[in-house]
Amino acid sequence: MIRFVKDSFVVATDGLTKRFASGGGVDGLDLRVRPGRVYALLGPNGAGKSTTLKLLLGLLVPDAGRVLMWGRPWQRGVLARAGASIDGPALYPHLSAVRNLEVHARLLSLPPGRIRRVLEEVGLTGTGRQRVRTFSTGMRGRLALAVALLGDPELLVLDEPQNGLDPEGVVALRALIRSFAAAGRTVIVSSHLLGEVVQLADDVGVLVDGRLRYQGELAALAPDGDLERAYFTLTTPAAQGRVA
Ligand SMILES: Nc1ncnc2c1ncn2[C@@H]1O[C@H](COP(=O)(O)OP(=O)(O)OP(=O)(O)O)[C@@H](O)[C@H]1O
Repeated sequence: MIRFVKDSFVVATDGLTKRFASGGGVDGLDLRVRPGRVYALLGPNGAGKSTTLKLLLGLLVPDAGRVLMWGRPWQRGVLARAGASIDGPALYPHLSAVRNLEVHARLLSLPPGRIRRVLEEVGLTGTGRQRVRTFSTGMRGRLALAVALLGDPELLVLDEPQNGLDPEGVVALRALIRSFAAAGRTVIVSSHLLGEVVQLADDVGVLVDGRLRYQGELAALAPDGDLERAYFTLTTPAAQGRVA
């Protein structure tokens, strides 16, 4: 069988475009996300990061272009292989963490044993009967991550997962994401925390005004580790475009 080059990407998009009446959106994205890598999507507020992640997950329909996942055109079935946390956690506030996970496990027809495992992974064991409406922002973030991990996905898509986490949570999340990738799985994560991205990411895509200004290895963008300087060089209006 002839294997096209795009088969080697977990996610590849061709000319992916979504324009909102508001003027925002994304334009002509050719994303390339490789297996076993942590791909960080960066960019100023409103650059199109969440829009991009939603397009990958079928939460938005593109105006133009296409999404390939695992080398095949996007279809709903790919969602069984992906876990995601977008736009904050969709949780039942009157239920405990365990009950929330039970609802999702039932929807996904998963064995209940997974629940204890993911609660451990995100550091939420011991919350007992505590209702989610009493959870802090960080605890909700941890639970959203648990929901994303529940189906034992091959791809994790996380929109600003560090939001609200305490330093212990940030470090634990970093370890979890790195070990996920070390196991050959793939993570796409949007973030504003450049210091964290330096420790987390293998590859980065920098979006400015809905367009990819850079895509490639983090080490190539910031060989000296100064991602902040490289980032501002790309995102300031006078910056020259460059796509690897
Ligand atoms: N459903 C929508 N309807 C209209 N405009 C939208 C919609 N969703 C996003 N936009 C606009 O598209 C642009 C990109 O938004 P998006 O949320 O993707 O940016 P972002 O990079 O994730 O920003 P942030 O860093 O603030 O989270 C913004 O101008 C936003 O106002």
